[in-house]
Amino acid sequence: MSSEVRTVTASDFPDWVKAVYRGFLMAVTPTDEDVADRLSRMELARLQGVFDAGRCVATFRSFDQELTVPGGAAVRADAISAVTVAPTHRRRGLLSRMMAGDLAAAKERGDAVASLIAAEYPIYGRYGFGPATWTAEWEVSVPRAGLDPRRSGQPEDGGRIELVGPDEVRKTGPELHARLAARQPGVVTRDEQWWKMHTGAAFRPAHEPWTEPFYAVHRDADGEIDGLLTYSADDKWGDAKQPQNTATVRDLIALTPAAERALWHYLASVDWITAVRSGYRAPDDLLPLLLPDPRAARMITNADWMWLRMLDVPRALEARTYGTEASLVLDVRDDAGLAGGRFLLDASASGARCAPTTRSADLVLGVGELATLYLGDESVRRLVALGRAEELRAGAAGTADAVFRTGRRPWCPDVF
Ligand SMILES: CC(=O)SCCNC(=O)CCNC(=O)[C@H](O)C(C)(C)COP(=O)(O)OP(=O)(O)OC[C@H]1O[C@@H](n2cnc3c(N)ncnc32)[C@H](O)[C@@H]1OP(=O)(O)O
Repeated sequence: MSSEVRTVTASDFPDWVKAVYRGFLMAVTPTDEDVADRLSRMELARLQGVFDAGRCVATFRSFDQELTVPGGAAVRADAISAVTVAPTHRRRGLLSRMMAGDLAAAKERGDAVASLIAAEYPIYGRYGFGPATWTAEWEVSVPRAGLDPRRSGQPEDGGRIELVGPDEVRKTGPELHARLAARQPGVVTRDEQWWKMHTGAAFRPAHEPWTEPFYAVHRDADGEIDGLLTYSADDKWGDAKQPQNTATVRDLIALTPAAERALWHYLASVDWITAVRSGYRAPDDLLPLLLPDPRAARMITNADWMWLRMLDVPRALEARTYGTEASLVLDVRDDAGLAGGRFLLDASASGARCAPTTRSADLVLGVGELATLYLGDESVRRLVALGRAEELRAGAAGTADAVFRTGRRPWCPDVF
């Protein structure tokens, strides 16, 4: 096969977009306007394609992303998306070639990690990725939740909920998100384009028409906005003329538990709404336990979400803070030769030093397992039980859990 992996040029771009659509089973041809819009937003140097007999048969995109790690600092990630290989060219190693090229370039740039949202679980482990955040979605039966139906939608602690328009969201959303990013591990960059796309101010292709949602903000007792809820509602009525409408959360970010509680209680108090779909939350989200009867919240999704791949172990591990002060020697195995080695981690609650060492290892683990531990979501003892990490010094797995794990689970609110 003559197909070669190469960087995409402006003249390849329309065919590249068409290939992405095909790969994601969208049976539409992108319009000129759609192609021009995407071209204006994407960095060609970070797009790869495979061209066979003049047609694009495989696509791959990466871009710079900031990822919040425990402690609130951010590392630069090589975010990967638009990965497709045409059905006629699958299982010939095209993804493997594009991935190898992209990860090598990211390593050379000095990115600490690579990140992606996996379409299917089995695809990316072989490239050294591991699931670093999980997600959960709930459907709440409002009549069963035990909330007082006579309550107004307003909190009783001095805060207040206000309905706002998209202009207000574009104005206040980025700062609110920046404050969330400074405290929530797993949060990734939302640029100006993100806010435009999610408030109806950006171009949308005809097959993905915009529908206007409702926007509500929470103000604390001092009047400062500390929460934002974006939701839509359907229009469903029973035969006996009872409302049976579902509200679906598109986005809910809250800086305080009070704001979070107020926004969920607000949504469950909207007349005609009998069910609330939560959208993708952290698996330990407060939602179910904020309801007098948590069984009213049925978990409908529980799955891996953002996957990470370590590219520079010392840089990544030095960026975060840890649960306790301890020293660990980690022997990190990486078949691709990008990030493996034996590292001494001197961890503490305020940061860490991490450097290559010749000391004997306390734990041996794959680079994908380290990615799974990185944001605090996984237990080393669980990985040992699964045979995916090995404890060479008795008690090292327990120490590593005390070091790596976080009290709350990481959460990536976005798809990219
Ligand atoms: C970040 C994102 O964009 S996620 C979106 C991923 N894209 C999709 O899901 C769209 C539909 N799927 C596809 O386009 C393709 O099947 C891809 C991109 C997932 C895989 O592309 P391919 O070129 O076929 O992968 P490649 O040939 O390099 O596969 C390498 C190995 O991964 C395995 N593999 C690839 N895809 C899958 C899969 N979906 N499930 C299980 N194993 C897989 C292959 O069997 C192969 O294994 P082997 O080395 O043991 O033989």
